[in-house]
Amino acid sequence: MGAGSVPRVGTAAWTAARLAWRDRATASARALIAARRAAAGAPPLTDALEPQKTPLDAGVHATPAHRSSMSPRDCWPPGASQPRPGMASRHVIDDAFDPRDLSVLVAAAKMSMHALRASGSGEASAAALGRASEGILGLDAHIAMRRTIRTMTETARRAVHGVPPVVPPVPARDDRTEEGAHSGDDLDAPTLHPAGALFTHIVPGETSVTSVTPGTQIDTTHGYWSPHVDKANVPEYDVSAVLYLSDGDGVDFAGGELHFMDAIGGWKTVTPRRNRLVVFSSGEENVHAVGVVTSGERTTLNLWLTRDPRVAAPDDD
Ligand SMILES: O=C(O)CCC(=O)C(=O)O
Ligand SMILES: [Fe+2]
Repeated sequence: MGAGSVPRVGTAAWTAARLAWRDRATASARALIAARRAAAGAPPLTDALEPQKTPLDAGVHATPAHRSSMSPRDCWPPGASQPRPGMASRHVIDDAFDPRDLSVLVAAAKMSMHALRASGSGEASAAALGRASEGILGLDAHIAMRRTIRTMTETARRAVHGVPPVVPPVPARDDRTEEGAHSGDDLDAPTLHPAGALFTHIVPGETSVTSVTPGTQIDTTHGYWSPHVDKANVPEYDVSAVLYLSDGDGVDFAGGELHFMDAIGGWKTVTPRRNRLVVFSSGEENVHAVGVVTSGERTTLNLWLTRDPRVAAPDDD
């Protein structure tokens, strides 16, 4: 398919194509999770939860080998779900971001995200690419968010190519400019383009928890936080990056851990920590879920990257 025939991310044509594809992809992801658990002798997810969780601390962690269950012909845009060699590790990177920007974002979340909360779920999200969130968050937070997303993009790109992050981040600079994100010009590797991003704020909600084991509560019915594959939701995503803006483990909030649901060897769990970035490939090798937030406020910046410039989000300001 030629470059001109794939709709740009965010256009009405893109939304229509994505929605048409999504139900099937979601069903396939759910079937995959069930098959993996059955193969590992684990009970279905709705009935029991994995008691063994291995923490993933700062560093690079292998992703279990996985053969894709999605046929390329079922994927949209064409070829988008082909395996991306060399992109299958999980990276946990601490303290690569300017803490001042993170403070601005947390304050903006407290101020403005309550108005966006979907009834009952406890979850509020604002689009983080383009200018949409500027009116919601205010100019200072919008600028901090754009700068942070640029650094996330560059840090994720470095991580998947085995290049250490630039730490510490930018020293003193004019707070009202967007300068300071790492340019990455020294990295001779394919570019990863932002394709989607959400600024997300979670408080305890009326989520329906079908099975509860202390410390491992998973909401198995609520879409976003239930086990999923990012590439099954949006096939152009190649790499997922989550930046935690608040501390889990009962500091700013309790619950809300990120679990990679590996059938073999149990779950691998990342505890959210302010200024912690998690980077992982978006395919079926990384089925994941977020635990229920039981108290406090959980704020994250979630970014998805693509290697396909045809579906990159337009850089519109
Ligand atoms: O917030 C997280 O820890 C992960 C959220 C998630 O699953 C995603 O960004 O796709
Ligand atoms: Fe996800």
